Parts: sequence; structure tokens; C-alpha cells
Amino acid sequence: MADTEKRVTDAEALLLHSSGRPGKLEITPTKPLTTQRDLSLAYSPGVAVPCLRIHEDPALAYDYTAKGNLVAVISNGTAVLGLGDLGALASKPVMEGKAVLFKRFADVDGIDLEVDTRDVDEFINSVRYLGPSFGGINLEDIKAPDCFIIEQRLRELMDIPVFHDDQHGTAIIAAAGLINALHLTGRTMTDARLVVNGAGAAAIACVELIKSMGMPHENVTLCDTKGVVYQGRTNGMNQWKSAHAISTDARTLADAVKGADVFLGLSVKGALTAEMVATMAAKPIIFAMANPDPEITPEEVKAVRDDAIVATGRSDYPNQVNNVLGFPYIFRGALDVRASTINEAMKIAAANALAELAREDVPDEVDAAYSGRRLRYGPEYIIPVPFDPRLIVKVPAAVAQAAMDTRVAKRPIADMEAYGRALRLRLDPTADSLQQIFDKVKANPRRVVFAEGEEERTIRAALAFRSAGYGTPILIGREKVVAEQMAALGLPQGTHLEVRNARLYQSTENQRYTDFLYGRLQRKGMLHRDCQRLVNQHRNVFAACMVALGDADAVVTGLTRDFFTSFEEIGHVIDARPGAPAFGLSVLALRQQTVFIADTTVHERPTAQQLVCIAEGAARMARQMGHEPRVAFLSFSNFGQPMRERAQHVRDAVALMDERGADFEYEGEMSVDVALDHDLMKRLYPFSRLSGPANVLIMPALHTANIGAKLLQKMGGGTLIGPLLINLEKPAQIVQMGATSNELLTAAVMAAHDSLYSAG
Ligand SMILES: NC(=O)C1=CN([C@@H]2O[C@H](COP(=O)(O)OP(=O)(O)OC[C@H]3O[C@@H](n4cnc5c(N)ncnc54)[C@H](OP(=O)(O)O)[C@@H]3O)[C@@H](O)[C@H]2O)C=CC1
Ligand SMILES: CC(=O)C(=O)O
Ligand SMILES: [Mg+2]
Repeated sequence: MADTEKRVTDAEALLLHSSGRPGKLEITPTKPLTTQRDLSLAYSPGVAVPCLRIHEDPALAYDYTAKGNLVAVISNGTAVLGLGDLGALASKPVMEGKAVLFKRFADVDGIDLEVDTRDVDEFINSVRYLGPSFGGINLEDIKAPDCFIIEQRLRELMDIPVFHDDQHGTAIIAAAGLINALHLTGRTMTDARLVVNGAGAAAIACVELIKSMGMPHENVTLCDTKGVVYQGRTNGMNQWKSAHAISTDARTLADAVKGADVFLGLSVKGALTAEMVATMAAKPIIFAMANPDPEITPEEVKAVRDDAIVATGRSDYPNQVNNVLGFPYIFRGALDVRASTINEAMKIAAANALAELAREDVPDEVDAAYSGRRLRYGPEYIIPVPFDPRLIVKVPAAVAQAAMDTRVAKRPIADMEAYGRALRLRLDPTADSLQQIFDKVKANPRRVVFAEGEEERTIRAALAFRSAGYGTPILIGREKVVAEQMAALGLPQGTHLEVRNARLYQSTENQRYTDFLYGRLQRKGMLHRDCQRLVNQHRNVFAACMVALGDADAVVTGLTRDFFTSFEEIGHVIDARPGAPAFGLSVLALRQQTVFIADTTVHERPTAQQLVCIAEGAARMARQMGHEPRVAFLSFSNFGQPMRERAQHVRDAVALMDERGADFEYEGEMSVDVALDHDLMKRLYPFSRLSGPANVLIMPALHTANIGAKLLQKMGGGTLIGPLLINLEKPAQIVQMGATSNELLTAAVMAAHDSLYSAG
């Protein structure tokens, strides 16, 4: 293929690897090393203490060193992808890559070690003594049959998990994809006929795992460079191939694939031809997994068969069957329970977890990472994509559970729910901020109205709300349209959601809501029929009436209208709390801390009185989310310096706060650098009443709040939650227009959570 035809050019790949610091990883310390004291603790003399403790009890190495989260990616470069024996040094880009994937996807610290020998015993001896350094060993790109001997011996010699990724990682992912491809084509493990091209590390392991999952021996034909591996063949054989030899007249790959249901390619580029594909059974399943170029491209398959399910090992085609979906999560689970080994039960648990995940609804954020391609279980989506954030929870938990069930876990996990939360937190800093709220709602499920019930995202958020146990979702919309949307989503038959149609003019609800609204608006220029029109035609009004009159606990909306339109419609029905303005609170979850910023939606230039109420509401919310508030009233000036008219309302707010008193720390006016840097604050303004850096930032005006929150998110790489609508008498949340179904779900849970506090 010429460079220009490739989806990624050679020049681009080289530029990536050479730009900045060459290569793909570096090592960063986890403890401060800035002062003499730091050095005394981390290095001599302090370091002697953990050394002596570990000498007494080796298990303490997991507590005092990085061992428990550190995996070595080790290769001799004898089977680098499908490129063959490139040697140890040339394998380093792949091994660095695997180390980076460990970190990126499962927060496992990986380090690559390239061992420059092709001798099996020398290789084994180089690795066997490294056990103390690592929590696990991931062998990579070592050719068959050497890899079988190496792995077997190292497993016997070492007391930590030793896992040959090309064998078992690949087998797990291929099995997961196969489970779903068989399901989609109406086949089973026992009736499908499989041809595997390649009889090396990956192929043998795939066949072994698939057979252990129920596929009969005689249904599997193995091929290598010499053709079919048949009983009695002597040329190019070894004991691992012999174990899978079958009695057959087929001698070539072309013979073998005739009428076959499934083809697994674990060999080299171009090994399968379009002519061979044409002879396969109806709805053939073709996993062309050779890297970097598959045995056959999806385009070549489609040219001869439009009924095929095709997967490759590459990131730039649908259905990526690649061990990147496995090794990070498998080691995560194994390390977390200090498993002594990675056994068959753990592998099968991982394969099933992956297969099940592919059948679940995919969050919009995942679609977005794939250029908005709608990923939905079917021939083009049989396996989760690598950027699916649910993998970090589902797969390690399944692996850890299987390790415990099969008694290879040296440190079993007592609370699997807490483990799930900890897993999520590894990659998502918002998980912690929201967890308390999510847990509270789960314990007190609510009825939440989703006002834009005909939207696909709303339906998915509502289903997720229900299945996570947060309560009962109610959709506002026409039943027929909702049913059509649900059918288009491909939901299992019988899936049902409660739907209310605001247009049913004669219903008693509409009458009740209209009377209620008329009672509120008659002295604001509204006639009874105007109120009736509002109830019948404006879903936000209808939904808010349901909440106001106790037919639901909370309402969520905003997907299809701008904030102010939705806010106005809800405002016809629900007031702000007496004496407290409604305002927007943006919660920015950064890796190290969470910051609350207000008012990011309602008041363009709040008065001093309003700033005080905003501070009180923001502090209350911060506390509900598990953060002790330290409120800073922000300005461009610090405590009157420079003295400018535009800072006056902020100064007045602090003075008002002093008069009123508060049950939380507050201070101001101050600039944002002082607010966030406690050392600077103490140095310049030792009288400041804040005991740490501010975590609730009360902004002087709407534009600074809005710009500040978004700037911080973009530059700081955090996750923005909200803006949340605070201080309404009845719970309502308005998402940003075009929000994802996950954001809508979060807003619904926040609204449900508000209702727990406004209920009394
Ligand atoms: N998608 C994924 O996640 C993964 C993909 N792979 C891919 O699988 C392939 C094999 O890797 P691995 O098992 O580690 O390597 P090995 O060196 O262990 O095995 C290679 C096998 O391929 C066979 N082979 C080579 N050329 C042909 C051919 N033209 N026709 C039939 N068989 C052939 C060899 O046959 P013989 O025994 O006769 O020499 C050998 O059995 C590579 O392309 C690799 O990139 C591997 C791991 C993961
Ligand atoms: C993906 C991988 O490990 C390989 O192709 O070797
Ligand atoms: Mg590999």
C-alpha cells in the first residue's frame, strides 16, 4: 500500500515517536522531593526503615513499594506483531506501547524490558530473577513454540502472574468477539465450524480457549505455512500443533475454508483471499487479526460477501479484536486481589464480561471518541471499543471475582461494590465527587420526569436511570413516537417506560395542572386558556407541574432548548426558594481536587445580597457532595487593593456575610491566584480566614464565572458537572443543549438528590 492510501502514514507514525521526548513513556515520582526533609524520608536515612520491614516480611513490599502496581512487558522480539523476528531492540516501540496502554486504560504501571537473546533457557534465566521487582510479568511477541516453553517454565519458577499476552490476551478477546458473532448469526459454540490460519502463539491459545468454551475438537481446522494440520502430518509439526491435528482430507487453507462458518487469522497479511471467502458458509465470521495488516481487509471481504461479520486487529476499522481490550484489565483485576496466577476461570470471566458489555447501550461519550459513529450491538459492533470507560470497571471486577472463586487470590476483596467504585475512580476523577450522591439516591429511589421524552438520548438516560436503581423515570411525549424511538434503539422486546402525553387535553391531570398554573399566573397577565395552552403544549411546563403537584419528585430537561427558554418555562411553575435566588453551580472535578464555581448561568451581575445567597447555596451543595466548603468571593482586587468601583459589590457581600454569619469558611474579596494558592494567601494575607485553598469560587459576574469554569476545564483537563440549578423550591435540573445521555443521567440523579432535601 502506498503511504497516501494508508489511514496513518509512515511519516506521521515516525513523527509521533520522535517528537518531544523520544519514545512514548517516562517515569514520574509519586512522592514530593522538594525539601531536605523529603529527601531524608524518601531516601537515606528514611528509606532504610521499609527495607528492614520488607526483609522481615516480604509481603510488605506491596505496601511500601510500587511492586503491586508494576508489570514488566518483556520480549525478545522474535514475533513482533506479524512482522516476524525483528529482534529485541526493534521490538521496543511495541513494548513501550503496551506499557503505555497498561497505564492509559487500567492505571497499571508498565515498564518494557527487551531481552537480547533467542535462546529459550537464557531468556528464562533473565526473567526468573526479576520477580521481586514486579507484581506481574506480561510476555509479548515471543514466537511459538518457544513462548509455550518460556511461559510454562516461568509460571513454575515465579510466584507472581506470568501471562503471555499474544496467547491468552488474544484468545480472550477473540473468544469474546466470537461469542457475540455466533449469537448474531444464530450459531453456537458446539455447532460452528472454525478454521484458524496460523498455528503459533496466538492461534494455539485461541483454539484452546474456544475448545474449553465448548467447541468440539473435530470442528476446528488449524493451518500454518505448510497448510492444514492433519493427523499424521510430520512436516513443520510440534507437540502443540499435534494436539489440534484432525482427521481430514483438506490439505490447504482453500480446502479448509470451504463451507466453514468462522475464520480466525493469526498469521500474516494477505493470507486469506476473496475467492476463499466466497466459498464460506452463509453469514461467515471473519476475524483477520494479523497486525499491522490483516489477512484480508474488510473492503476485500465486502466485495464478495455482504453478509459477513468482519473484525481486524486494527484501530481504524470497526470491530477491533485486539488484546488491548484484555491485558490492561486482566492484570488490573489480578493485581488487585494479588492473584498468584491468571487461570482459565479468570480468562473466561474476562471474555464473558467483554461479550456482555458489547450488548449494553453505549454511552454518547464513547460514540464521540469514534467520530460520532453510533456504536450499537450488531455486525459492525460485536466487541467494546478500547475507549469505553466502562471496561475499567467490568473486566477487572469479573477477573478479580473469578480469582477469588478459584482460590488464587492472596488478598480477596470483601466489598465488590466499593471495588467497582475504586476502579472507576482510577480513570474518572468525577466518580468520587458524585458517588455519595449516586449512593444516596440509590438508597432512596425517586420518580423523575424526563421532559423531552421523545429524544433518543432521553430514552437511553431514562433506561440507565432505572437500571442503575435510581428510581422510576417518566417520559413526557407521545406514546407512539416514544415507542418508535425505542424500537429504533433495538431494545429487547417488552422494554417499557412510563410515558405521559401532555397533549391529552381532557385528562384530569391537565385540568389540575392548568388550574394550578392559573392560580399562579392570573395576576401576571395570563388567562385560563393561556395556562391551558402552556400545560398542553410545553412539556417543560407539564413536567414541572407534575413535580409541583406531587406526581413526581423532580424534573430534568434542556437537551433541545437553550437554557433560558427551559428556565423560563420551569419558572412559570416552580419558584426560587424564598429570599434565595436560583443560580447555576458548575462543579469542576480535577484529578487532585474538586472546585465549585457560581453563578455560571443566571445572574449577569449579581448584587452583594445575591452573592451572599449564591455563596450559601454553593457551600450547601459542596457539603452535600462531600466537600467541606472554603468559599472565596473573587474579584480582580485583594482586600481593597486596588480599590475600584467594580469590586465594591464583592466587598459588600463579604461585609454582609460577616453580619449574617455562616457555618462555613469564607473570605474575600480576593483574586483567583490567591484563593487557590494557600501558601501565597498566608504569606501575603496572614489574616485570611480560609484554612486551605478555596474550593468554592463565587464569581463577581456571569461572564467571568462562565469563562472561568470553561477555561479551567479546557486547560486543567478536568470534567465539568453541571451547571447545576440551585435554590429552586422544587427540584429541576437543566442540562446544556445537546448534552450526552450520560450528562442527562447525571442531571436526573442530581435532581432526584435535590428532592431528598426538599422533601421535608
Ligand atoms: N489482534 C491481536 O490482538 C493479535 C494479533 N496477533 C497477530 O497474529 C499473528 C501471529 O502472531 P503470533 O502467534 O504471536 O506469532 P507466531 O510467530 O507465534 O506464529 C505465527 C504463525 O503464523 C503462521 N504463518 C505465518 N505465515 C503464514 C501463512 N502465510 N499462512 C499460514 N500460516 C502462516 C506460522 O506458521 P508456521 O508454524 O508454519 O511457521 C505460525 O504458526 C501476527 O500477525 C500478530 O500480529 C497476535 C497477537 C494478538
Ligand atoms: C496485538 C499484538 O499483540 C500483536 O499483534 O502481536
Ligand atoms: Mg503481541
